[in-house]
Amino acid sequence: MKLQLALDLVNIPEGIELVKEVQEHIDVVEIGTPVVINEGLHAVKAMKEAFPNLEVLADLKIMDAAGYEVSQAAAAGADIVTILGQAEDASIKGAVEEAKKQGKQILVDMIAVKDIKTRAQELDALGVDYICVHTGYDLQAVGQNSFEDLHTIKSVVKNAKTAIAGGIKLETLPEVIKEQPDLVIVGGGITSKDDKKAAAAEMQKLIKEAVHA
Ligand SMILES: O=C([C@H](O)CO)[C@H](O)[C@H](O)COP(=O)(O)O
Repeated sequence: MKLQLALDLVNIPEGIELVKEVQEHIDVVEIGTPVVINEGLHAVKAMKEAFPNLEVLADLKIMDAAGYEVSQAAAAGADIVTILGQAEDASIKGAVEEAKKQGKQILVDMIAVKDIKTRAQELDALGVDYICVHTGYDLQAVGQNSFEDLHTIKSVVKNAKTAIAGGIKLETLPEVIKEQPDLVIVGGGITSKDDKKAAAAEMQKLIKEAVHA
């Protein structure tokens, strides 16, 4: 089980400073969608250059022109690129094909997918690397989470790795990790803390304990 730090509300220098603090406690650093919108793929390139030993995920939330967009993120240094679960199967196939060609991975974000169970099975058959349940900021604001959806995908996905994102905090992490996802994605649960290093270290400790339990 890996820990991914999501950077959403920072610019490139702030993001690099933040990762310097927590780098030994995380596996993957995410260049979040708002950062890509503000800074472009330069943010991915800068992060990979600064931290070549960390995996870098570009949260492009691709909806179309998938092969091309994956190729651009890969050229910038991304190891994992996101596409939306609601995208057409043709787009998912294009993303998977391009990622394989480049030696990269595709994470499908299930945000706003209504029938999680059926779509997860379809995506699994299309050969994606990760399927990620996700409660975005706008539904976190009305008290929702993806814990039940994680249970649902864990019960049907056979080949892909599973992931979860959206409002995960230290207090809710135990409920998440008991489902044994392959990847836990945390943004504000680390970045909003005064002591970010301590928060990331504590999360990493809980994850390691769960893996070895
Ligand atoms: O993907 C995200 C969101 O849609 C904004 O881009 C976040 O990276 C994801 O939700 C993780 O961040 P937190 O919810 O703050 O943990």
